[in-house]
Amino acid sequence: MRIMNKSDLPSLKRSVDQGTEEQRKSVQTIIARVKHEGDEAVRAFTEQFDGVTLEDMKVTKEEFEQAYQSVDGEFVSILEEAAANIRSFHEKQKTSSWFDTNSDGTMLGQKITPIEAAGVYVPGGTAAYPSSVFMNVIPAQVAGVEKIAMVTPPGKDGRVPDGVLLAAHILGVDHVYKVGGAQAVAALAYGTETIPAVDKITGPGNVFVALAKREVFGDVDIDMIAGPSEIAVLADETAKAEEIAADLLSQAEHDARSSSVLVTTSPELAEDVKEAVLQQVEKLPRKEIAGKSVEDYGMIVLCRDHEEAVAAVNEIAPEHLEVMTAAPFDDLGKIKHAGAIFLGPYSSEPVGDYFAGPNHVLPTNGTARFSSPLNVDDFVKKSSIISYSEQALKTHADKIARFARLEGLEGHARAVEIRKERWT
Ligand SMILES: NC(=O)c1ccc[n+]([C@@H]2O[C@H](COP(=O)([O-])OP(=O)(O)OC[C@H]3O[C@@H](n4cnc5c(N)ncnc54)[C@H](O)[C@@H]3O)[C@@H](O)[C@H]2O)c1
Ligand SMILES: N[C@H](CO)Cc1c[nH]c[nH+]1
Ligand SMILES: [Zn+2]
Repeated sequence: MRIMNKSDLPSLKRSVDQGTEEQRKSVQTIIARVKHEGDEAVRAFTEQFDGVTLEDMKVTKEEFEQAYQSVDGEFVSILEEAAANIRSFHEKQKTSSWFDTNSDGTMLGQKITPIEAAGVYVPGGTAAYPSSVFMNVIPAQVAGVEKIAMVTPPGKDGRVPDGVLLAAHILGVDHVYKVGGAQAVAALAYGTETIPAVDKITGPGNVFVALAKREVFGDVDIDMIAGPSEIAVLADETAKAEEIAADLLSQAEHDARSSSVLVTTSPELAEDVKEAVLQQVEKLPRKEIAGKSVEDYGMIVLCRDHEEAVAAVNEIAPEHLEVMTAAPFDDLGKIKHAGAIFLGPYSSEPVGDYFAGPNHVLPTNGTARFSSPLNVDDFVKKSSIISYSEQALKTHADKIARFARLEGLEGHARAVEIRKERWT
C-alpha cells in the first residue's frame, strides 16, 4: 500500500474500460446476427464462447427445484430476510403520480408508469452473485414492472449456479435464460423466438457485456456501465486499523482492478493499516486477486487536516465510503460525492452488499459526482399531464401564439388561435 498526499489524487483517475477496436467490432457483429437470426445466432455464440450446446435455453422448473434442494433451510431463510430488508428499503423510494388543479380549471400533473419489461444480466463465473439478483430485481418489482427476464451464462456443465437460481426463485422470477455475453444483451434488446425483448437492461458484466449495453442503448434503456468495485475509508485515530484493513480488502477481493483507499490525518493509523492489510491479505482465499489489487490500487492518502481529508473524499467520489471518525454524523453534511455512505464502526461495507437494504449497484469511477444508486425510479417513467380549461386558453392563447411566431412556427400559433373561434 502506497502512502501519498492529496495532491497525488488526480494521477489515480481511472476511466471505464472502452474495450479494443477488435472487441467493439466483435460485439457489433454479435448484435447484428442476434437481431437478424434470433435463437440460432444465440445458440451459435453460446457454443463458440461458452463451449455449451444449448438444448433448453430457458431454465426449467426442475432446475429451479434442484437449486432449491441443494441448499439448507437456514441459508434460504437468510436470503429471504435479506430480500425482505432490500424490499422494505426500496418501498420507501416509491413516488406517486400527482395532479394539481388551478383556480382557472387547468389541471397539470405527472403520471408515473412502470416500464413494462426489464432484463437483468447476471454475470457468470465467480461473479455470479445471488445478492446482485436481489439488487437488480427487487427495485424493478417494487416499481411495478410486470415482466422480468434474467440472463446469465451457463457454466461448463450447461447449468446456472444454484445460488443465482435460488435467488431468482425466492423473488418469483421464472424467466431465466442460460445465455451470457453480448448475445444475451442483444437478445434482450431485440427479442428472439425464446428470449423476450425488454425496455431496459440492468446488471454488470465483462467488457463484452458493457460494450453491448452501450451499443443497444437508445433502442432500449440501460442502468449504467459499472466499473470495478471501490471503497474509500475516512478515518481518524479513534478507528481500529484491523477493521479498516478488513474493509479495504473486502472490496479489493472483487477484482484485480478494484480500488481501496484510506483517507486519514493520522500517520500512525496509516502505518498500522498498511501493516494490517499485508498481514490479512495473506489469509484471504482469493489472495491472487486481493494481493494484486492491494499493490496496484490499495493506497493511503495522508492529509494535513480533517478538512483536507473530507475534500479528498469528495474528489475521489467513491462507490462506497466508510466514515470511521469520532463523530461520523458530523461529517455526513460535508460529504458531497459517494454512492453509499457507511457511518460508524459497525457499518462494515458488506453489511450493505448483502443485508441492510440499500442497493449495492452503485456509481463507480467518480460518477457518484452526478449519478445515484440503482433505485425504483430507474424502473418507472413519467408522463406530463396537461388539461387546459377554456378559461385558461382564453387568457393565454395570444401569448402562446406570439411565442410561437417568435420561433418562426406559424403552424403552432394557428393551432392555438383556431380555438378562439369557439368563443367568437
Ligand atoms: N460492478 C459490479 O457490481 C460487478 C458485480 C459483479 C460482476 N462484475 C463484473 O462482471 C464481470 C464478470 O465477468 P465474466 O467474464 O466472468 O462473466 P460475464 O457474464 O460478464 O461474461 C461472460 C460471457 O462473456 C462472453 N465472452 C467471453 N469471451 C468472449 C469473447 N472473446 N468474445 C465475445 N464474447 C465473449 C461469453 O459469451 C460469456 O457468456 C467481471 O468483469 C466483474 O468485475 C461487476
Ligand atoms: N460490492 C459489490 C459492488 O459494489 C457488490 C457485491 C456483491 N456481492 C458482494 N459484493
Ligand atoms: Zn462487495
